[in-house]
Amino acid sequence: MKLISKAKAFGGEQRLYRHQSKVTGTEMEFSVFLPREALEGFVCPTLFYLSGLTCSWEEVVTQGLPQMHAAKHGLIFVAPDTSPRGDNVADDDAYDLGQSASFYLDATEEPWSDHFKMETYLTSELPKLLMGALPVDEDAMGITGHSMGGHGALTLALRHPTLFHSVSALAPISNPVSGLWGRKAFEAYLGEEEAHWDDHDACALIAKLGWEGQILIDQGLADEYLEDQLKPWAFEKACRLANVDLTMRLHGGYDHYYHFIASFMADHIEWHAKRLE
Ligand SMILES: N[C@@H](CCC(=O)N[C@@H](CSC=O)C(=O)NCC(=O)O)C(=O)O
Repeated sequence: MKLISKAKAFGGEQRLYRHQSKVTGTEMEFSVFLPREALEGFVCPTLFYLSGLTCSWEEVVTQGLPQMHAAKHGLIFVAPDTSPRGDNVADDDAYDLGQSASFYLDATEEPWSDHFKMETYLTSELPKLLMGALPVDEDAMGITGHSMGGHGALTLALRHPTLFHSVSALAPISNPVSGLWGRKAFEAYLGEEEAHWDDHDACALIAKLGWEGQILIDQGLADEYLEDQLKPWAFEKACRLANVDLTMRLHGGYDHYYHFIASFMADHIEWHAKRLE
């Protein structure tokens, strides 16, 4: 992997890397914050943050304010891109399909299936790449994310519980099979057979697989997508029925965007640090 840029931050380093992915068949970029401990060679717990629709690794690095909190807890913070990209990669004019809208799954349908293999990329290729190059503790990896990335964090943790040992989400798309964004993406990426969609729906996965640890979700009550797209109440009910320990915190006045994310970033990083130490 090639180091594209680095800058000192909070005693550590904010870096951007690019590499050729065998899984997606494209160049992929990701950002990493390395705390001082990692620069000194100590193996550190690592938190993956998955971003939402229309974003890349960049918004959380510049607006989410993770570095100060990751530095405080000696935690590596990895922000991958939201999809494969490029002129030869399938795309759609709409913001909620195609490039920057992968929904973090492996597409089975043409034209997406050529490159949109984000689940395998995030759960196999990227962790291995990181472990080979940086002091990532393979037994202390957690995952979080926002909106589409919250859906990715919940579903990837539930589907890969031996890889991710802690999970949280900010305003996640919690029940994509019943929301407009999710239904559109799943039909395109997974095909019309809705029976296959449940394998990527956090509510269905909680019912089927459960989760042995705890889950933290923060949700703004002034979020324009709350009822039509995110469906936190469905996830709350699914966790209750499955006896999963969910902490869902509701915040009056907060909307869907990065001021909300930045406001609760410290709590999410502390949540993971405590469970990964
Ligand atoms: N309002 C946007 C639609 C896209 C959008 O809301 N993106 C969200 C994530 S939504 C779920 O994944 C986001 O975080 N955007 C970043 C930002 O800085 O706004 C539009 O009209 O395009």
